[in-house]
Amino acid sequence: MTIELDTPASTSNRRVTAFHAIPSPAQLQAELPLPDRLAARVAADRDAIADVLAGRDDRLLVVVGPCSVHDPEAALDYARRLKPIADQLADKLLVVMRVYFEKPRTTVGWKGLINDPGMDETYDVPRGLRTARRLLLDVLEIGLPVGCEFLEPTSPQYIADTVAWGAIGARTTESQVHRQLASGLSMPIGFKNATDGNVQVAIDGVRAADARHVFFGTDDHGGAAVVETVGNDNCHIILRGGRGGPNWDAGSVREAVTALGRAGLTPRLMIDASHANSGKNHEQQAEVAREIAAMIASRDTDEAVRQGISGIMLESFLEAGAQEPGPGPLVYGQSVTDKCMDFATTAAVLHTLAVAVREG
Ligand SMILES: O=C[C@H](O)[C@H](O)COP(=O)(O)O
Ligand SMILES: C=C(OP(=O)(O)O)C(=O)O
Repeated sequence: MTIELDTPASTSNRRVTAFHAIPSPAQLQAELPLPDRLAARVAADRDAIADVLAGRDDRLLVVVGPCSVHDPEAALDYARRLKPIADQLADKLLVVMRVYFEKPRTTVGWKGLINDPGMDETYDVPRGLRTARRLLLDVLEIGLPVGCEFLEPTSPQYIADTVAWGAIGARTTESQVHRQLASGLSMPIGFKNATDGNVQVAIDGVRAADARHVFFGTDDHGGAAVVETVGNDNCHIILRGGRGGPNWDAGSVREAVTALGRAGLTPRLMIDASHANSGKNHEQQAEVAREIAAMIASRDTDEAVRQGISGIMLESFLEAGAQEPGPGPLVYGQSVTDKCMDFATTAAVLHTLAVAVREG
């Protein structure tokens, strides 16, 4: 049902043109249920990720996949290629596929598959939600854990039961709404440092999400509700560089783990090799990932730094680079947001990281 508001008669909704009803989270989950055997796997994957983040498991967490999903077929193709590599390297790497449906924009731009699945400004959100949930179930069937960024405060209720790891992005890491959201999410959550490079806001985010909160939200049936959470003690920070430059180097990692320790938090973090850590250049990203591997492998690396690196994020798809989003025609398997490494480069980087963990 759509309520059109062409001629608002009151002081309300003067800039709102319509409300479009969408299915409730409970309705979508009933339509596309998560089978018990997959739910058990999601729960086990979340525990395994928490163990890596806490240092109880000495593998490296690797969140790898496209910057954004726009073509579910290509994402599934990617998952099928990633799965055997994840299995082969599973004694050293815990591989989670990046399956990102919500894109935070610096100003304006395509906001991801849930918001506009056709990339044609028709904003068919119900179709976006269905496509996203179907794809998450399909990737779980292939046997990979999935990682998502959570951007809209209510969208997680539609998909979060399938998700093993989540992120709060650089543009929302200081937002109370997103910290409250993280406090109630059931999986480990990474907070990015801010776009200006400020790491303290991510540390503050981890501390805020660890606490219990009471805030405005919706229940699983779409009704307005006050939500109470217990807090999420499986959060961590992600270094993604900033306007001042990259922060993947040993000095920046040392500084960040020291600050984490000062805040009474586990001195371990994830490094995003993409975004401002690579100047959004996919070739540079592969180079940064290799440098991080070298840091992990080398006995000359400060112990606090080596022990501090619990995870890495990589933006990767089937083809290298990026193209403009739109209804088509598009290059199959190429990003429509940030530039990604191609699959062959990704496979080589994953092997290099596994060797580094073995040597480190
Ligand atoms: O990860 C993707 C982008 O870096 C992020 O969404 C911001 O993109 P934009 O600066 O092109 O809007
Ligand atoms: C938007 C992203 O990153 P950041 O928040 O670091 O810009 C992302 O990882 O897709």
